[in-house]
Amino acid sequence: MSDDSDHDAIGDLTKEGTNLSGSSVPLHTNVAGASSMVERVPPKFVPAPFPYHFQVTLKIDTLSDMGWGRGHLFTERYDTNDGSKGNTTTNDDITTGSDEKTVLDKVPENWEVRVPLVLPGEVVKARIFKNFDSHSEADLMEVIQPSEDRVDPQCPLAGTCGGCQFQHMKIDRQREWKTDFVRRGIVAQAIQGYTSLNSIDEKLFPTVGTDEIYHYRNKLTPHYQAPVKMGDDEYELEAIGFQQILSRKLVDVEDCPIATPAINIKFKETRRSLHEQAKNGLLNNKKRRRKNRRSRNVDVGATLLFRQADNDEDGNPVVVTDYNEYMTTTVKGIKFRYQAGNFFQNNDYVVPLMVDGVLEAALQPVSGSDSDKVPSYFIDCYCGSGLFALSASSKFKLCVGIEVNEKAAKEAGDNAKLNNISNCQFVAASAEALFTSSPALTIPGFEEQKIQDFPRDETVVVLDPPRKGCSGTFLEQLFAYSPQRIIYMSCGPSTQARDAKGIVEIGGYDIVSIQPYDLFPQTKHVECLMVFEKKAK
Ligand SMILES: C[S@@+](CC[C@H](N)C(=O)[O-])C[C@H]1O[C@@H](n2cnc3c(N)ncnc32)[C@H](O)[C@@H]1O
Repeated sequence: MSDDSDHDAIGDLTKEGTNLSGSSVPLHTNVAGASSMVERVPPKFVPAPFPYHFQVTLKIDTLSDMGWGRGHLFTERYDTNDGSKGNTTTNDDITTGSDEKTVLDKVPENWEVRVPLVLPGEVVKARIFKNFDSHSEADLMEVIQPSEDRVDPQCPLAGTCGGCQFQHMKIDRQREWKTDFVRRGIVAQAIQGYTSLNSIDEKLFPTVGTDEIYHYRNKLTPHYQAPVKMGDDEYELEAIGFQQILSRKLVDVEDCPIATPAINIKFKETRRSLHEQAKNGLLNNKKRRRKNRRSRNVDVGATLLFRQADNDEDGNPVVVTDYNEYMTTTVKGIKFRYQAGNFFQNNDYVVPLMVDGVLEAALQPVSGSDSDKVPSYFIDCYCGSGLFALSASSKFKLCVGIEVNEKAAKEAGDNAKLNNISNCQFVAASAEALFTSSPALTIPGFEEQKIQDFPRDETVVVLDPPRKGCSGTFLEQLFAYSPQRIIYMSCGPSTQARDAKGIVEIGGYDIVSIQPYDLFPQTKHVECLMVFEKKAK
């Protein structure tokens, strides 16, 4: 994400403008009437090629990895009139005193301007807020020629709230962008043998998702800042919500349409209660103070938790708000009990597809073997509360999971018992310890076996690391162990592509398939499953 430290305007997207198709897009409130205001130019603003808040008309070519439009100056009006370089937006109201044509004549040929909330093919009006060496960044002011792929966002805060980037885009286009994002990440790594688009495309499948493109998120973590003193003994909470796009300021969110209905009901109740408590001075908690830059003690806010669990016995939704409370989520008939503050996947609709993807890949016959020989050992690295290992248990002889969070590793072991699964063991340690110093197995019948001695050609290793990917030490160890198949699930396709380069070039694996999942519709986030098979000698 770009540095937003000197960008102070984006939070004020409260007015609605109307584009040519009649659909509305957000405008900054301070655009109208700007001529009468003296605008504060941020101290670090680089004044070339555009002055601060210079208005441009852009044609959007593509979307960047952040989901922002990459456009260039749209000069059609001038091209068709007098042939000179120009801009369809006037800058009479900017305070820099720059003459529009003088500015535009100095802009390098094909200069790129990046704008959020736009789509390829659109012509938009935008306002510059930052210049870099290679491009500028601008706020969207108006969509002049909308794309056919533009849709009305369900959330009135789309464009203000930093949570969603794509509510203005048809879901099919969102998924195409996600597939392409994965493709570009792999191509950028120039992985040996996979340098051409063709070689990637024959392995890469279109992003899959479900019809639940809103109201799917089973976890929400809104924030609030400490209440503001309004008078004697009078306090008020400002926003309860999420960070604004390009800013650390919070936007007040009353309802989040990507979260489940039950979470929104609970969220509204909690908001009411917090406002009431703040008014009565009950949120000014002296224990939760920290020093500010001037070394004064200041009150701090908090991050709330709303997590939807399985329904209760009467079929009523259950929403947990205490980080320490235990909750249960059932996936494909297996119950996972975990502390609400611990990791668990956030989309109940897509997770079964991900589990199916992992199991289908894991159970493919081993290449080069008799056609019916399938792996029988399953190692789940970064296993959390046991999602993949426990889901695979009925199909494998033995499953082992490793997880650095001790509580989560214990939950995984307890979940095996809860589901009467006896062939899974979970280790509380960093994945780096797996093949070098793993503890003895305690599963009856396997006490003599060591993880590092599992037969290589019968073993599948599943990786599901955090966004930063796997460490070099872990990968070295994995390559030395050399399992038949590696199945890599990731929420960070860029670090996954980096690790894939090592898996192919150093580990000696082929890429079998690449399957992105739309775990977070309306956002730029994508989950991706890559399958690797040891190259035949
Ligand atoms: C993306 S989550 C996946 C969890 C699980 N596979 C699931 O789908 O529920 C990543 C997990 O890796 C764990 N983790 C992070 N660093 C680790 C490490 N070095 N070794 C083992 N586990 C780690 C985190 O605690 C977290 O539970």
